[in-house]
Amino acid sequence: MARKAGIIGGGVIGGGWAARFLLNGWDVAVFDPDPEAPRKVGEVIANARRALPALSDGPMPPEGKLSFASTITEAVEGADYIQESVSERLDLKHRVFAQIQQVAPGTPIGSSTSGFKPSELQQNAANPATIFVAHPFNPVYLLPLAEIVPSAKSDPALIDSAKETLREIGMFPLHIRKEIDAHIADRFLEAVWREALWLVKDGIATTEEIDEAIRMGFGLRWGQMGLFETYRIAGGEAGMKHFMAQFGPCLTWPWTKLMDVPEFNDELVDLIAGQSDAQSGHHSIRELERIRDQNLIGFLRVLKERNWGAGKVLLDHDARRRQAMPAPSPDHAQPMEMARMHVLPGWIDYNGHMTESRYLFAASETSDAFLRHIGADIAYVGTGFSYYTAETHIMHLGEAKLGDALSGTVQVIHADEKRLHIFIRILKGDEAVATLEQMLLHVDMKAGKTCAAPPAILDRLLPIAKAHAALPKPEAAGRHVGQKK
Ligand SMILES: NC(=O)C1=CN([C@@H]2O[C@H](COP(=O)(O)OP(=O)(O)OC[C@H]3O[C@@H](n4cnc5c(N)ncnc54)[C@H](O)[C@@H]3O)[C@@H](O)[C@H]2O)C=CC1
Ligand SMILES: C[N+](C)(C)CC(=O)CC(=O)[O-]
Repeated sequence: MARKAGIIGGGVIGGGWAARFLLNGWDVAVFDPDPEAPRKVGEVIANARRALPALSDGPMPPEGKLSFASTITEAVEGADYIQESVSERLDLKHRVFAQIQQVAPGTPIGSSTSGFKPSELQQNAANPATIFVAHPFNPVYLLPLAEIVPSAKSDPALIDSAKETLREIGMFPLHIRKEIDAHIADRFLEAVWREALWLVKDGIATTEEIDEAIRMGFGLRWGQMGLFETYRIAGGEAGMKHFMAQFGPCLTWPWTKLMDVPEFNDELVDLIAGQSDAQSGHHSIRELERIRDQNLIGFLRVLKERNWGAGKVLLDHDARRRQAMPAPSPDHAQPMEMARMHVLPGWIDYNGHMTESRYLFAASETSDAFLRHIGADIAYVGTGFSYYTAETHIMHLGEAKLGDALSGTVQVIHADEKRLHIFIRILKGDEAVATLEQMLLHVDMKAGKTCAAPPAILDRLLPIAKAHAALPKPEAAGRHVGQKK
């Protein structure tokens, strides 16, 4: 049975949390008194559906059920985890916790607060032990970081289980050991924000020039190495000590106005908002979100290929998912289900459906799984032998659309010492959207020649071939292009 998340507050951040839980298979109940909340949350979830699956290399779990509750009680009743994301006002958060704890006194309550300390959130609570900071980053459905801040009153076991819940939905819970206003990351954002306000107010730079200064340079560095690793490299071969010696004195020079805050009046707000409109007002917020999401997906995918930083979190999440959803256990008496996948945004072409090259990709996921099954796995390839594909014939029979769940089956038509002739069906439910007939040859990679597969492989392959010989031969097997049906 799907677990339930109670999401209290359905604005920018609550909508993002709802999307992350929902797309990771949790049922989600949202409470927000704003009558526009269902529309806003719906739009955030629609953007998340276009984005989050693009980070995963395996099939997404079936989406959970989304509901909008008419009271806090209804939203949190029976919830396994509660996330509070109401406006940043302490009195409001206290009232919300009191209502939650009347019905769910023992359930973990993460607060999205950007700045309040957990001990402040817990004041006068019926059960302070369950309330902690779980501070996410926008867009919550793509960025992995959640700063987890407990206080001395928190229950360590509950904090551990909340961190595990967040890992399950693909997040990176960073445990903040000592509570402090604005936690860790928002202290940096606050510093940069203050400095930027001064630069605009003093007429040094426009909002656009400031954004260029960030995105053309240090913003790119920070996303992959952070601050200290970046500065270590900036110290050259002499490293961090040299960097500190060279730039330490600047700390006393007038390089920052950080200690001051510009007077926050209508004039400043109009100046910033006017420049921001000129810079970005030609895009709607939803368009900007989609542009941001596609850029983030590109960055995150590169980091994933490199098993680095946030990319590591994505790889770990895929591995967890694979464990939670074990690979299909193929039945030799019929075409064997070897792979499951879902159609990702990058697989869609200008016709709005899965593009032709991805059918070959889906087939190689399927045949690779079959090869692993008969022992021709990556360790075997390491010994210098492998199967190479010599020929493929693809037939397109149906359409697959974004997000469709697909599976790949293998039927062995013939196998001998050197040859492996298979028929792959790419299925959407029971319907074949494509079939691929393939001839693979067993190869001595060093010699660049075909050779007989060893007994260890043939002992697994030939019994399957024998069992499959009893199956009806696929009608399309042996077909050539242009042949009449
Ligand atoms: N916007 C951001 O970039 C980030 C915000 N946060 C934090 O997340 C929390 C929410 O911020 P946003 O989503 O940006 O604000 P928002 O203004 O977009 O959404 C707040 C929502 O809370 C709802 N609300 C007010 N009273 C409520 C109640 N009694 N019960 C349920 N819902 C209620 C409002 O109707 C509104 O939809 C804040 O604590 C904020 O500091 C955290 C990370 C980033
Ligand atoms: C501006 N902010 C303090 C609300 C920012 C955050 O809390 C985190 C974020 O997503 O930038």
